[in-house]
This record gives sequence, structure tokens and C-alpha cells, in this order.
Amino acid sequence: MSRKSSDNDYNLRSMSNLMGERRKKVNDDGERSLIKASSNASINSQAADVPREARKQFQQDVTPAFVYVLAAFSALGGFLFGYDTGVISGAMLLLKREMNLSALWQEVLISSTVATAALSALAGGLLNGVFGRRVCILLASFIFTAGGIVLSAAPDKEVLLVGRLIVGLGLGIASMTVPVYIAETSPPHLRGQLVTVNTLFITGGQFTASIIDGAFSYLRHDGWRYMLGLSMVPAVLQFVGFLFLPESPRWLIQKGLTQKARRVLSQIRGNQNIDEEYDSIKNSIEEEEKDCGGDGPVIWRMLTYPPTRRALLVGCGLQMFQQLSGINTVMYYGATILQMSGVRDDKVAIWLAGVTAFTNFLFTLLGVWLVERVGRRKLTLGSIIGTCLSLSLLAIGFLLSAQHTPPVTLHPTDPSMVNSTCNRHLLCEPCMLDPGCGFCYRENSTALFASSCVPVNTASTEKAAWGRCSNSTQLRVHTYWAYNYCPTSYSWVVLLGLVLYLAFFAPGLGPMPWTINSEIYPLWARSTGNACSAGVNWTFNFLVSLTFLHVAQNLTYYGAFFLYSSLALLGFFFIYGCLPETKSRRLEEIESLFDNQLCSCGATDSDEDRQVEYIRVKGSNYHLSDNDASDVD
Ligand SMILES: O[C@H]1[C@H](O)[C@@H](O)[C@H](O)[C@@H](O)[C@H]1O
Repeated sequence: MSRKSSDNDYNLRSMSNLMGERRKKVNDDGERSLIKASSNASINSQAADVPREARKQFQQDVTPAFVYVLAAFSALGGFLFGYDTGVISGAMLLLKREMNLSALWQEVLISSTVATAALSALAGGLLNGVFGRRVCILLASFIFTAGGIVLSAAPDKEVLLVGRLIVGLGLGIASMTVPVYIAETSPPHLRGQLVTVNTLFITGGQFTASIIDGAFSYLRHDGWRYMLGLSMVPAVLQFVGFLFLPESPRWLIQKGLTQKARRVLSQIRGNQNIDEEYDSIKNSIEEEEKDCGGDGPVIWRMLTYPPTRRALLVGCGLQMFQQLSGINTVMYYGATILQMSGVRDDKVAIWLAGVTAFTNFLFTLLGVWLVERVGRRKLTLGSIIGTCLSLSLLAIGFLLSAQHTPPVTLHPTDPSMVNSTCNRHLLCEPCMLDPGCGFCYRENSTALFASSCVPVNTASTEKAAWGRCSNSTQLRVHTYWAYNYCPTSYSWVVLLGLVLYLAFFAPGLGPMPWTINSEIYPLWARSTGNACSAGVNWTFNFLVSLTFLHVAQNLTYYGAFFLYSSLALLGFFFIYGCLPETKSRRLEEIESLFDNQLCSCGATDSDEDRQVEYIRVKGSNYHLSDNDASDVD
């Protein structure tokens, strides 16, 4: 971006006037102050004199468009994360028919990717440290492309599995590298927002996947090839883009490639003076080398050095609680949950699941807007408490449905019933919780009648093994088959709970674990710290999504959601006690936030409201620290 000379620049004299005035404390007159250092209450009235236009211009000059280009191309990694995890549920509907997949194969195809991602995120830490962020992003997009080719051309389920494993490898590497790369290239005042954009791309990928699933579900033959193969488009785009994009300057400095690092810094900081940032990165690397001392693998040094040990605990804890609050039960089983709540039609449930994904995307956008305004800590706390309450509402919806569950009024006899547990159930609820049974009933405009609990057809859960409900849906008139759910008039409570859940989860608990992890570790520990926390995220994702249906069967649906709600409450206390505010601090400053004992972070964070702003002195960028004017004279 070109350097604008100018009316809008401040000269040294006006700047030192401004700084002299800074000591006078006056009330905030509503105008944003140029310098807000120790608290919101101490505001410099002189700031009001600075023309709004000039400040706007300055903000634009501070951030060259190139930074946004970098963030957007990197966040394609987030898009692929969302797309590849989201697309499989719709693809599975077609695949299971075309390839005759058993329930076990379906589970393996879905969860193998998540499990591989957990392992490759851990390996990604090593790759990041050795080869750099750029090479890792190139590698991940190459792997995504290869995975897309294998999946779309797969002749059988074994090759499909290979494709899903390849995609998992890419997911792990991309999920840990992209937030780090964006954090390291962004200016501090935009870092939170730009890293959060990555999660916006994740949820955007999930939403796009649900649309593509919906659209191609009409193409009964080979529709899944398009669904799975389309991920190649963003992957190739990212690969080509990254051939031209630079390495992170922080990684370059760490590797001693100082000239290159200076060049990249000038490129991403536009017309600003990069000396201060360069020196600060260099000094902190030198200090870190002294401080963290010791030999041995990085993870060992992290665990034996208290500040990084605490940061790692906070980072991994955040990722664990994000997953324990059950987001992926909603993302992967959205359609099933909606059916459980009584939405009868398959297609309606699939499109409603798309609405869920859209809500997640929309409210992540709110997170991007809020992150630099309210800060990470408040945003995460507000989000997790709302998540906890809406999970309880979801549970209450299921509880009401269970309490008003319809009775079984007919007990048909059939030789095949002899060994079945279905004829023992007297109510719909236990019948529905029994994986071998379904509820068959008739309904007129006012009531439900002639209901029975009968075995499910082993080849397709869409019909009963025998009797009135064993015909395909079209042949049944006023006779319905409910597998996995009971007819209820409380679906609306579940739906409301679901929407509220996403509205609270998406702006905070969804993106903040990724954003915060990208900034809490010192440079020497950053790749390893992110690798571990991303590994924890994928591991808990795997555990929660794999166990959801079993947990629901054993604890009932309301029990399962009360469980996730209690885990979210635990997460609230953890975050309240342990998460410091990192907003607006330079990456090099953040380590000191973990100097104190763990779980006193909230209390020690006295200057949480601190905001760092920059003013321009004849084209140079000055960071106005608390020990002020003298450094500029
Ligand atoms: O932050 C993301 C996001 O919230 C996604 O919707 C979810 O599927 C991921 O597991 C999570 O890590």
C-alpha cells in the first residue's frame, strides 16, 4: 500500500503535545481515545481533537491489504476442515445404499478421519518447527487434493477408507498450522479477528457441505463422488496461492534467516517502520533461549518450564471443553437429533440440519465482530455459560418428550418376536431407545392410536421387519414408522434449545480455543503447543462423536444433554479461573501472563481493559507504551 504523505500525518510536535496532555485525566466524552493505556476510565480529552478521518486513514495505512490476502488464503485450510468433516454425513446416505455399507463401516469411514487428524496434528508440530508454516500449509493443501482425487474415484469401500485417512492427515496439519500462521503475520490490533476468521471459514465449510449434500442427494447414483471430490477446488486454490505467499517472519527470524524476515515484515506491514517489531521478536527469541534453557524435546521443555506448562494446560483445557460441550454431536448428528425430537421427514431433517450449520456460521461472524471489542476472556465466558444453559433447555425438551411419551397399545404376535425385546416395551420411549426396535403407529388429526413396538428391518432402519410398517413409506397411509425417535409435541423446545445452543456456542466457545492457542505460547513452543492442543481437540471430537449414540442409548437423550451441560459448567469454572485476557498484547508479551500460579489468571489480569493503539509519526509506527513521551523525542 502506498505511503500517503500528509495532512493526515502527525508531526513530532503535535504528538508530544498529545502525550503531555495525556496525563490529564478527564471523563470519557464518548469519543474513542487515541491512547487508552491502563484503564477505560483514564481517557485523554486531547484525543477528541484528532480528526476522525485521520484516525480512520491511519488504521487503514496500518493494515496493508496483503495481510487480509494472507489470512484469506490460509483460512481456506479452515474451509477444508469444515467441508471435509461436514460433507460425509450427506455422502453417507448415498454411499450406504450404493456400497451396501454396514453400520460398522459407516462408523469407521466417519471417525477414521477424525482419529487420523488427531495423530497428524501432533506430528504437525514437528513439521512446523522444522519446515515452517508455509511448507506445512502447502503440504496440507496437497494432501487435501490427493484425498479428494482418491475419494471421488474410489471403486470400493477400502479405497474410500484410504481417501478418508488421507484427508484426516491434511486436516490435522491444517488445523494446527493455519491459526499460528495467521497470528504470526497479523498486526496485534487485528490478530484476534483474523484468527477468528479461520473458524468462520470452518463453519462456512460445514454450511457449504450441507448445501452440497442437499443438492447432490437427488443424484442417487454417484452423487457422493461430487460431494467428496469438490473439496479439491479450495485445496488447489490454496496450494497455488501459497506458492506465492511468504513464510511467517517469526519463524524466519527463529531460523536465523533475518534478511528474508525483514523483507517479509516490510511486505506485511506496508509503509510502517518495522524495526521495533523486528527487534522485539529477535529479543524475545534470545531471551527465550536463555530462559527456557535446558535441552531435550520441546514438549519436555514446555512441561518443565512453569509459564509454558500453564499455557499448555489452559490451551488444551479450552480445546477439551469445546468438544465436551457436544458441538459435534450437533454438527454430525444434526439430522438425527432433529428426528429424535420428532421431525418425521428425512429430507426435512437433512435441510434443517443445513439450517443448523448456517446458524453456526452466522453466529461465528458475530464472534469475529466481538473478539476485539469485548476480548477473548469475556467472550468465552459469556459463550460457555449460554451454551451450558441452552444444553439444559435441549435436555428439558427431550425430558418433556420422554415424560409424555405415547403408550404401546397393540402387541402383535409373530414368530420372530419370540427372541425379540421389542414386545416387552409398554411405552414408546424405551422402545425407541432399544436399537433393535421401532415404533409403528397411526395418527389422525387429533390423536395417535394403534401403536406397536416391533423389530426394525436389519437391512434398512427406514422400515419394520414385518407388519404394517414393513412397507416402504409411500405405501403406508396414515401409518408411521418412528425409528430413533418418538412422536412428540415438544419438538419446538428441542429446536429452540438447538438454535440457542449454536447462537451461544458459535461466537465464543467455537473460535476462541483456536484463537487463544495461536497466541499464548512463546515462539519456541508455539508449534508444539498448538500441535498438542489441536491433538486434544481432535481426540475429544473423536471420543464425543463416537460415543454419542451409545451415551444416548444408556443415559437417554435428556441424560446425554444434561451430561454435556454439566461438562460445559465445569468448563466455565476452568475458564473463569485460568484464562487471562490476551487481547491487543503483542505475542512477545503474552508469555508473562502465565508467570503467576495457574488459576489466578482471571484475578491478576488487572489491566484487562488495556488497549494498545498506534499513532503515526511521519510514516513511522509508534507503540505508545505507558512510559511515554521520552521515547519519541
Ligand atoms: O471450532 C470448531 C467449530 O466450532 C466447528 O463447528 C466444530 O465442528 C469443530 O469441532 C470446532 O473445533
